[in-house]
Amino acid sequence: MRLVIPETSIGTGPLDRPGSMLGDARGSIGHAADPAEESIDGSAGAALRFLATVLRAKSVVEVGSGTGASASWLLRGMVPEGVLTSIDIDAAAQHIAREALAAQGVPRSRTRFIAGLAERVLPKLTEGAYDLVFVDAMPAKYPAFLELGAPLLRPGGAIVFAGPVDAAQRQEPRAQALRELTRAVRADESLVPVALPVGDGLLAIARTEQS
Ligand SMILES: C[S@@+](CC[C@H](N)C(=O)[O-])C[C@H]1O[C@@H](n2cnc3c(N)ncnc32)[C@H](O)[C@@H]1O
Repeated sequence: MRLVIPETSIGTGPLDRPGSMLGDARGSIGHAADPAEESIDGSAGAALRFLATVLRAKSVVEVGSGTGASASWLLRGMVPEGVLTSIDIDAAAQHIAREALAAQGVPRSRTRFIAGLAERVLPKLTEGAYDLVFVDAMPAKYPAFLELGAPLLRPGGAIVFAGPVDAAQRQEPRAQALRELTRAVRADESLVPVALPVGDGLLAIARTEQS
């Protein structure tokens, strides 16, 4: 269950690309999250930690901070000096995530929380600079997040989507978006997908070294 606390001020700092302070994304700060949206469970979290470990991940992007469950798993797999950039429209949820990670002993220098719409923030991050991108927000936008997230990966990196494996059982327009995601992945020979039956399902997609 998602806790909602009063709106809070979250420092954002400059993003990777010059002149790209959040600006227009700030209007979204403080929107309450959909209470039906859940944190990832332990089996999906363990898979994320595994992926971050095998990738020796130093730089990771997360879309959908929520209250920090996936961030915690990712950080535990990343190298000790690795930095997680975590994006969410819900600054209040990010505040909870930040405090939860601090309580777990994660140094604040290892996280960069950005409050804003992922579709506006992702284009401002450096292309080819990330080992792993994890997407856990708005399945209807997954095709757009693939288009925005895949270019951020270094060759050999991976983008992972939460919960799209059972697209056929989902309702429109989400199912339509998930079929579109599958089509886009199949059409791009530089992408190597695998559906992982953990938690609500993960779709992990590697970007080949040749791309
Ligand atoms: C399923 S929750 C994330 C849970 C989190 N990964 C965890 O394990 O605790 C989805 C989150 O995505 C955020 N969100 C929804 N649409 C978004 C968007 N377009 N850009 C950024 N964040 C978004 C919501 O505010 C919500 O906190």
